[in-house]
Amino acid sequence: MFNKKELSWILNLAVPQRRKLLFSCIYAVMSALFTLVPFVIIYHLSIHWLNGILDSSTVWKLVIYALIAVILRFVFLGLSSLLSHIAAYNLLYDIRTHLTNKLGRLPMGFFNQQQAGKLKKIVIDDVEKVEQLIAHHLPDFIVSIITPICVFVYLLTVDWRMALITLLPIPCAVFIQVKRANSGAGEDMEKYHQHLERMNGTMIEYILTMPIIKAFNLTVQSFSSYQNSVEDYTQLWKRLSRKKVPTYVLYTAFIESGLIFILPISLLFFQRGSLTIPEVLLFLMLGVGLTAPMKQLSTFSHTVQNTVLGIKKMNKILMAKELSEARADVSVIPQQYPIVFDKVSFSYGDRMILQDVTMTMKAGTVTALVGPSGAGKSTIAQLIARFWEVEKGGLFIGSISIRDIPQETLMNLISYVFQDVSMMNDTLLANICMGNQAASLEEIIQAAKIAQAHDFISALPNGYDTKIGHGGIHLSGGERQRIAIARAIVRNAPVLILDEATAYADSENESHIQAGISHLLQDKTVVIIAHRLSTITDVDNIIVLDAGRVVAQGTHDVLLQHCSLYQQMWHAYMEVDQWTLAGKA
Ligand SMILES: Nc1ncnc2c1ncn2[C@@H]1O[C@H](COP(=O)(O)OP(=O)(O)OP(=O)(O)O)[C@@H](O)[C@H]1O
Repeated sequence: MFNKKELSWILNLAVPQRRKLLFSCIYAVMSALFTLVPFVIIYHLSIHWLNGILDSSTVWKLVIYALIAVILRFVFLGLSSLLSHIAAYNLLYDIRTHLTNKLGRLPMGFFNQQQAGKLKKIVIDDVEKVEQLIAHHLPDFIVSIITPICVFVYLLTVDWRMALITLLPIPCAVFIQVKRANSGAGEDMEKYHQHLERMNGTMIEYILTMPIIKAFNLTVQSFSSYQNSVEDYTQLWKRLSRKKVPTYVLYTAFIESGLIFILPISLLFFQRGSLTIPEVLLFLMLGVGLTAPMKQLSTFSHTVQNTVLGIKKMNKILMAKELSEARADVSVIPQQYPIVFDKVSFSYGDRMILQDVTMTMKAGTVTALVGPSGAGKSTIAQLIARFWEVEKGGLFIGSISIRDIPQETLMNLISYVFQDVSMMNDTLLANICMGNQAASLEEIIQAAKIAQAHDFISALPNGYDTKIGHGGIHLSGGERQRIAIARAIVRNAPVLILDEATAYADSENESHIQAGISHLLQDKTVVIIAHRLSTITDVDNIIVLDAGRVVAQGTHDVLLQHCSLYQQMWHAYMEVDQWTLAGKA
């Protein structure tokens, strides 16, 4: 189960915490030993009493010792817990930083293959388990080993025969524990994780599709994958409970069976005169509880198994293939920005999407990508931003392969406006200047005016300082898009990709936005994806795609004459447009 290579990264991260963890364990042991002191004091009190030499000063002295021991027990417990928690949270911070940095370097393809729920479970829940292990179970584990050893050694000095008898429950308990471990505990744990991940994933999907469920009045039952995953998870737990509870009860019974051996045998020794009453008392107090910490060992082994499975999953994220970094010796920054696709092929998994796509989007011009739904337009736009790695062929910006452009430089070259815009939970101002922190307020307002966002922002009580997202206002789809366009204008990158960027805008707003941004487009390489063909009739070049292939390119007029697919699309669009206008009228 423990693969040192797989776990080496987390062991390395734990190294800076080792002093804190060491002292946490030492303090935990001290605390446990001070717990025993009152029992030893009772033992000595009873010896004094039996021997008739118990005076009040001795009683007071021993009571004060017991009190000090109790106080010290809690002081050391507190120190141990404080250090283990600091160490655990430092480690958690490092793990999360590692994981989030890594996630940021992974291609979109990685997220495509993972369910959101699965990733959430790893990054939130599995990481949290490390805290449980380090902050709670590790000190408890050390205590549950060291304390019984110390008690046993002490009991040996009192009566070695009885000390050995206190150990009698151990072989039985170990036997049961080994049987439990050999009955597929590892596989059970793995199944438990798989079911939990599936349930998390379907639950998130269920929540995300809630608007559709409500709109179509679908009931919970209709969301069968969620329901099935909950059902499977429940069934698994029922099965595991039936399998595990009996052996767990047996194991606990054996561990706590010390009294069954100690009581009769100590009384027998007492009858024979080889054990005194204080000694009988001592063995009943300390001997009976000697094996109880073994219960902690069982919990610890379960927690370790559980945590290691989580760490292995984190390891998979850390080992996932990143976008290759530009080689230092060839990494270059383009000076001009034409975009060239040279026989590019690309697939999502085994589904081929683009085949031998060759085209040029000239610098300082606007290129529109059109084609039926699913033709691969957005995929092309995303390949330019290197959200995915091109599999075959070459993709160049300014004659430089995008693989040779450092990732950060590439991102600085491109402004991307998506159809569905993500917003940070921050002010509108922060959201607009996200890609260019150095922008002045005037520039931001100017960009918002061009994007037709200034009016609705100014109408808000807090204007540009209005918070959006959790605890802030909610923006409509169109408003979000206008913020995203303002963001792209402020960023002022040489390559601008507009993927259905005005899809939510009404025609009036759309023409204002287009007019506004058109004068900003000079000297930029602009790629537009738009379903409303009327918005792209004036662009320099229109590339028509069908089923992942380029079928034609040219201006609107040329394509209307020579490209049958474009003609069909244009007529279909005009029909719908006329129909809409007629409907409106
Ligand atoms: N992340 C993804 N994972 C798997 N398949 C995808 C992914 N994104 C898109 N596809 C598939 O790839 C094909 C091309 O999608 P793409 O979004 O590029 O087409 P499009 O021409 O932009 O379509 P639309 O006009 O409907 O937006 C579609 O069949 C789509 O289902």
